[in-house]
Amino acid sequence: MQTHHSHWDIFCTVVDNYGDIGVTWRLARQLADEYGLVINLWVDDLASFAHILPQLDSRKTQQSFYGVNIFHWTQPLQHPWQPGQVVIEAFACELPQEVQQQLPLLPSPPMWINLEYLSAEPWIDDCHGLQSPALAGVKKLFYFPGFTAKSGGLICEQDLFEQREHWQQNPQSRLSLCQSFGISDIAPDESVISLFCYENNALPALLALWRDAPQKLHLLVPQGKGLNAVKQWLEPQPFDTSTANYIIGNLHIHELPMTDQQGYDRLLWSCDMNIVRGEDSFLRAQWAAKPFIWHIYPQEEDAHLIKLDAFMRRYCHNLAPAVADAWQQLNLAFNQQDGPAVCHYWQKLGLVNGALLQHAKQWPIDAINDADLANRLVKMAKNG
Ligand SMILES: Cc1cn([C@H]2C[C@H](O)[C@@H](COP(=O)(O)OP(=O)(O)O[C@H]3O[C@@H](C)[C@H](O)[C@@H](O)[C@H]3O)O2)c(=O)[nH]c1=O
Repeated sequence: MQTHHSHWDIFCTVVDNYGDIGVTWRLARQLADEYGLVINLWVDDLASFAHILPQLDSRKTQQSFYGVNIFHWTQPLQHPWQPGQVVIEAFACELPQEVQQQLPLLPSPPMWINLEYLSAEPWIDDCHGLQSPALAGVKKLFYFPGFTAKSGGLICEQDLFEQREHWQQNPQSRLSLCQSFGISDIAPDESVISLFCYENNALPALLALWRDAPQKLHLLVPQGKGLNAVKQWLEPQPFDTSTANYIIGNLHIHELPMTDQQGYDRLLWSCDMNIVRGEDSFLRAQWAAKPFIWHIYPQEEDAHLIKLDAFMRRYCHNLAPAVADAWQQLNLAFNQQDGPAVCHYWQKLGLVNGALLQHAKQWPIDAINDADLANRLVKMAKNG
């Protein structure tokens, strides 16, 4: 006899970087925390996962954090899969053989959902929620996160904006965060930028602009691709190494370890501007209510530029045209890795742009629409 469980399974393969696991981990945590759901998160690469969840032991095949059961997804599975209420395959990863074999045999199979990547492109509204027979008649539903009421919405914890407000209103927050990284030379009135991007040929020109700028600027760079690129630029130049940071001209570069996602959120909340990438840090930069540059994950034949354009149009539709134009050109130039153009639009926009900052504050309230992604997803699962 087949017993029916009410848990949800989320399957995630780590393609590269941290975005796939970053998105699924946030969703899993929120579903467990806010909806009391039993969530089993199956991940094929625990070593990558451990970068954003340092407590994780990558040798264990099963462990629990924040109410989420984390399983190492091996082939074959080391823990038998039990059918629950919902199965989510993240970003079209292929479900394990054991699951694929069982699904068609179940009298009432779990709701099978493919969670797609986030996009601001208008066509996703018409595709969100569509179902198609995938395995011997078992239907798969396509879930498209997005910025409209008709889409699948955006991942955002219910108390996130309140937490952020609280953090940003306290002048001690940035100071204590910096101190936790061993940084003590950032004055309250000095500008701070975080940099979490891929290798980018426009970086040297931008770094040189900041180096030669009349005002001091602090660049906080978590370890990884962005930091490697910064160090490559730094290497041949005479820079001051008398502190743990790298000082060159007016540019103070601070190397940071990767932290958990809450720590990264706090970093974004604390900066005047954030350079982010991929999918999850891109969304978190929006929730930080600060201006940002988005280094989108590059795709073949420049397909990512269409996605970038769709987002920028949406983001800028009620922003003053001159500011909107400079911000869009800056983002485009950064993604086209055009150093001189990046510098041109950076200067045109200015690091402290009142209109852009005001817009960044209002945007999260408007973008969330009536409900966040987890809320919409749970409703969809309830309605069958
Ligand atoms: C810097 C930092 C990041 N993070 C988290 C935030 C995010 O959840 C995650 C980074 O993910 P992203 O911003 O999406 O960027 P990414 O480049 O790591 O991931 C990308 O992976 C590709 C395979 C996908 O196709 C892309 O769409 C994208 O998701 O790392 C921390 O938790 N701590 C840190 O210190």
